[in-house]
Amino acid sequence: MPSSNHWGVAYGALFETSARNAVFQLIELVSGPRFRCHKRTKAWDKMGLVQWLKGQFLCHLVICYGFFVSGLLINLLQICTLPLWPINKQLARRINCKLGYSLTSQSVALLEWWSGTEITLYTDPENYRLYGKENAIVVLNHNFEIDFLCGWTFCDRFGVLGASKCLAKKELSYLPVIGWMWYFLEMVFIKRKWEEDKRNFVQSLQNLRDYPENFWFLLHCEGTRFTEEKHLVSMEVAEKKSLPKLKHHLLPRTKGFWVAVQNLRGTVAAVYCCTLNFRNNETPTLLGVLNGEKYHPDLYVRRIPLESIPEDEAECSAWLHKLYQEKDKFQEDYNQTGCFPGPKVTPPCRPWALINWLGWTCLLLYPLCLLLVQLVNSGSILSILATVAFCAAVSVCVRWMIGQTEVKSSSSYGLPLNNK
Ligand SMILES: CC/C=C\C/C=C\C/C=C\C/C=C\C/C=C\C/C=C\CCC(=O)SCCNC(=O)CCNC(=O)[C@H](O)C(C)(C)COP(=O)(O)OP(=O)(O)OC[C@H]1O[C@@H](n2cnc3c(N)ncnc32)[C@H](O)[C@@H]1OP(=O)(O)O
Ligand SMILES: CCCCCCCC/C=C\CCCCCCCC(=O)OC[C@@H](O)COP(=O)(O)O
Repeated sequence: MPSSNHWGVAYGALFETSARNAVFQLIELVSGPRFRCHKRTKAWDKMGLVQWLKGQFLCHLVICYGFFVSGLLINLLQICTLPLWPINKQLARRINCKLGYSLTSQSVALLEWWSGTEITLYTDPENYRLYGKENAIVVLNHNFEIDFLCGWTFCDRFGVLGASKCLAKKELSYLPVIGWMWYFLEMVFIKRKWEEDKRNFVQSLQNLRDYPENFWFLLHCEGTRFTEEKHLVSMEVAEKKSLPKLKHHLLPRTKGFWVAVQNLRGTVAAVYCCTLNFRNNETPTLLGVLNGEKYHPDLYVRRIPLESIPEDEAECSAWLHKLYQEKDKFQEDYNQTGCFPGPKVTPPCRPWALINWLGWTCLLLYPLCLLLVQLVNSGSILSILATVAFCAAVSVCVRWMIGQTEVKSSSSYGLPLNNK
């Protein structure tokens, strides 16, 4: 199968899996006897074959094609809702929530159904019944490359995925498809320069006061992803401020939290203090998810009524620092014991993400297959080259987007030259 071999090579180069893996897959493809040997133990082999398929570039190409093209169509539909905004703003918002769900849930389906990742929630059962039925500010640690994806999966389990929001760095708004979708979902973007951000930030929060769907507003108070270097710098700041050192978190930036709490009083019922970790010291990546690797995220959620959070800025800031000290302790205990406090529960998985994903895949694969058959029949080298170029462009674009989730592409925010 020479063509599959080429895909294997391209896969290795494009998706940067280890050279050893790429070579192994190549050998596996050409070495009939070895492959036949795998087929002997049926059950093992079925698993092995499925797992092998999940690692193939061709599968990734189909997934990326579906995600990207459906994303562009969704963006187009979102643009079509523009005339509706001045006439019936709430209806326009609801429609955009559904459209947003249709795109975001594809990556949730990838995590749940493709990679088979199982999420576990540690929380008080009394609070559990409120999740998804009220607006909340979510405070989550920012240590993992797929923390946003785990967050989305929890949102989906509680029916708030379409309306979920985040205080995100401005650069994310330029991401093709996803970033464009977020404009219509009223995500709050900041440059992380308070003087420039404050007007737009406050206004965006005020706009959420009459949002027609229940939403969770995610805040990574650390403001950037955890790296050893950033951790050292932020602990120097902690020392200067006479604050206790944190082992697993960067020092939280408190202004955004205070402004969010103040502007969402009366709109949001509680702060969900969320601490995420992965079993067995897993270091999950989005590429791993695409390759079908299964992860085991554990999330500890404490519900804190908004009324109990101080209104005064200095007190609120001290309160947040204390919250992070507690979160740090939970992480430390998790590392020692392998679990968080409190009863655990797996919120039921809903079928909609999978149905939506399969729907889009069928809808978009059909015309693609027709096109490919026509292309082969036509024998036009130019058309074939154009199709290959299109597929390459989609795959490079999605690979670049995936790259944005990698800690190695993290900004210099929080490093000495970039500090206030
Ligand atoms: C049941 C289940 C429940 C939940 C499930 C979980 C989650 C699901 C929820 C929703 C999902 C929805 C969407 C997610 C989708 C995708 C998006 C994902 C991620 C994107 C995330 C980002 O983009 S993070 C980056 C942007 N966000 C932030 O920056 C927010 C945090 N920052 C702030 O809030 C800041 O306050 C600010 C940016 C608003 C303003 O910052 P500024 O620095 O100007 O002011 P501060 O007063 O806050 O800080 C200044 C003080 O800090 C000191 N300082 C300096 N250097 C450092 C340093 N390195 N570390 C710490 N502190 C430092 C400085 O000295 C200042 O001190 P002063 O005393 O002088 O004030
Ligand atoms: C069917 C599924 C299709 C699979 C392909 C999925 C492709 C999706 C690709 C990208 C999704 C983009 C989501 C971006 C969320 C990134 C969150 C993030 O990590 O932002 C970093 C920010 O907090 C801090 O930035 P810095 O650390 O300061 O720099």
